[in-house]
Amino acid sequence: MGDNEKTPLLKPENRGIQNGKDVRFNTKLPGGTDLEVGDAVQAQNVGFGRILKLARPEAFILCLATVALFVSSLSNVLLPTFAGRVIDIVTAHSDTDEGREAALKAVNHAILLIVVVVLVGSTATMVRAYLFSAASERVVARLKKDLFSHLIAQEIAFFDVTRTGELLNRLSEDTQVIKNAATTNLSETLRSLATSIIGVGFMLQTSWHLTALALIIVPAISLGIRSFGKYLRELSHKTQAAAAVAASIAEESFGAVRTVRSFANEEYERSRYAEKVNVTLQLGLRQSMVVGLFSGGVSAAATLSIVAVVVYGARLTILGQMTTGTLTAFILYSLTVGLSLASLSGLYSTAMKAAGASRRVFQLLDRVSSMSKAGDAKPLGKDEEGEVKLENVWFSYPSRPKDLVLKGVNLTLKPGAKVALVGPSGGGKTTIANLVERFYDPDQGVITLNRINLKEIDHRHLHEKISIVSQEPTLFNCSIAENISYGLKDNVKHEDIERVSRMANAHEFVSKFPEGYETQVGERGVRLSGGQKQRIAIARALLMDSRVLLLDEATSALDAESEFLVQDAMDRLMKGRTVLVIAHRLSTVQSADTVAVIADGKVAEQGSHFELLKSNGLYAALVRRQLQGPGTSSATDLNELA
Ligand SMILES: Nc1ncnc2c1ncn2[C@@H]1O[C@H](COP(=O)(O)OP(=O)(O)OP(=O)(O)O)[C@@H](O)[C@H]1O
Repeated sequence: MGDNEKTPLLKPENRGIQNGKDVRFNTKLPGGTDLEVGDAVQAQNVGFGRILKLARPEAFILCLATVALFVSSLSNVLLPTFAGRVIDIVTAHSDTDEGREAALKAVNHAILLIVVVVLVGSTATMVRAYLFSAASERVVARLKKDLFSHLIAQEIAFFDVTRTGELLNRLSEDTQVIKNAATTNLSETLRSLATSIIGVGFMLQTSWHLTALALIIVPAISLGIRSFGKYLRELSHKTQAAAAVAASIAEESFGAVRTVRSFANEEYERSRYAEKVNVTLQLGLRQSMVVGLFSGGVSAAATLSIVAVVVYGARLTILGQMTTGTLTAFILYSLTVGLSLASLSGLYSTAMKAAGASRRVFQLLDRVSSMSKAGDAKPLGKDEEGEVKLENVWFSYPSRPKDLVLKGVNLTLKPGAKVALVGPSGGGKTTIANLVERFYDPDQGVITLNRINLKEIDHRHLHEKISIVSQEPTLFNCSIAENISYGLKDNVKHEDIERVSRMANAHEFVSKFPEGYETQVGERGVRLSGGQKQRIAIARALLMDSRVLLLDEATSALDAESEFLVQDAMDRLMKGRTVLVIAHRLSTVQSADTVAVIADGKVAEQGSHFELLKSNGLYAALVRRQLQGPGTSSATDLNELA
């Protein structure tokens, strides 16, 4: 699929089609690849407060960490004080024995204090680093879980237009960038800030005019920081978006590795991926250059200010307005503050990158599903049969809003009856099944289950009562037993799994596997054959025991025996339920209570198989052309009939 096939997130208001056919043209045709282009939910710049809000449950740990932080910062800036004191003792002691004795004692005392300060400071640093890191690990884990739950609840149309790789990238990469920033950054920033503030306090106390001289660079740096931050945030946002594009290509190539191999297209995929990685690389390089320039600038400014302090301080000391110890302490303070400021500049870069990444994450978190939330009606009792009715249903896919797929479909699935849908490819048969399953809501018209609009029915209830078995069933990368009991999760007895598996003609092949029902099926069920996958999916539907079944008969050429086994299982599955089957086989249409011919988004003909044959319309023509492709076993049935 080309880049432009996947388009941006859809704004809910674009799907507000209610009355009148022309309203559908309200919807802009989205076009672009990034989630932010066109109709997308606009990404907002995220305040740090928003990230902090996520950390609310960690408030206690963070308070403790902050106390530890202040202790460690205080210990950092206390050291120059003691160092200055030692130098003053050394330079000022009298040259008598008592003088030396007293000086040594004073030095020992100062050293003892230094050791205590270092010990307390290191312990506090350890506690601070651990607590901040633990808190941010928890925050990011929560962010990932929140994001996943939010995404999995989005409407199907969202997934039609969003690349899986993009979402995976946001879940893993972007949250990782936020985590890195939150872990090292938060604690280091606070430490450097605290050290700088306390350090400046000490500097002021020592000499206010030296401090003023040292701080002369601050306004210039602040100005630089503002524009740098903004630029870096934008750049980081673009880099992450480009990385996501590369990730989606990798995801697509790996997912379709068999097709890639069969076309010997590895080189093409490699270059497609490399091209996107190179875009990311260029942006990354630009980021590195900007960060380098900024760090260099801050470091040069800080060094210059220290040099100025040294020159002016030396002058004050020579003129006797300052002791050597005070000057040493002051220089050490300015070095500590300078180092903290320099590290702040690095941390600021990481924070800005994280701001770019969190903007992407929060953009997704803020997205509201364009489908109205399900109601809480439960129209079907335990053994009650289901009636499904489509009344004047108009529909276009949100990703292709101008292309009307259904144009006023009226169809009734009577309780316990079997309705077969036939018709030319692309006529809208699968779309009808998708709407009955409420993957999408109609633009106009209603679909009801036992006279209740699907929109008003409780989400779980609806999907317990209506099951879908598609042509290409999707299995999960877990055991066969887990796949069969997927819809029911807990408390499924093994006997039940085996019972439905027998009914679905799956038990025989499953028990031949060395690990039986514990056999792992691989990603999307790749370790099973097509027919086996279908039978597992039928067993899954049998276990769900839904009242309404939506079936898409397989057109994929299974061998005769496999086809017989699948068909036999399907027949058992259909028994006693309301069934909508997208039919490809003659035996299915013959046994259906009603056959509806869907062509060009409308019900073109409706009636029993024989009635429709008699009327000699589209259906009869279709049958003559054979309902399914030539070469499959039931083609003979159709020929016999013709
Ligand atoms: N997710 C989608 N997004 C946009 N358009 C879609 C989507 N799925 C299907 N369509 C379009 O809707 C139209 C009807 O497709 P549908 O799958 O319902 O046809 P069908 O009758 O089931 O065809 P077939 O017999 O080939 O399976 C087609 O033009 C198709 O391109």
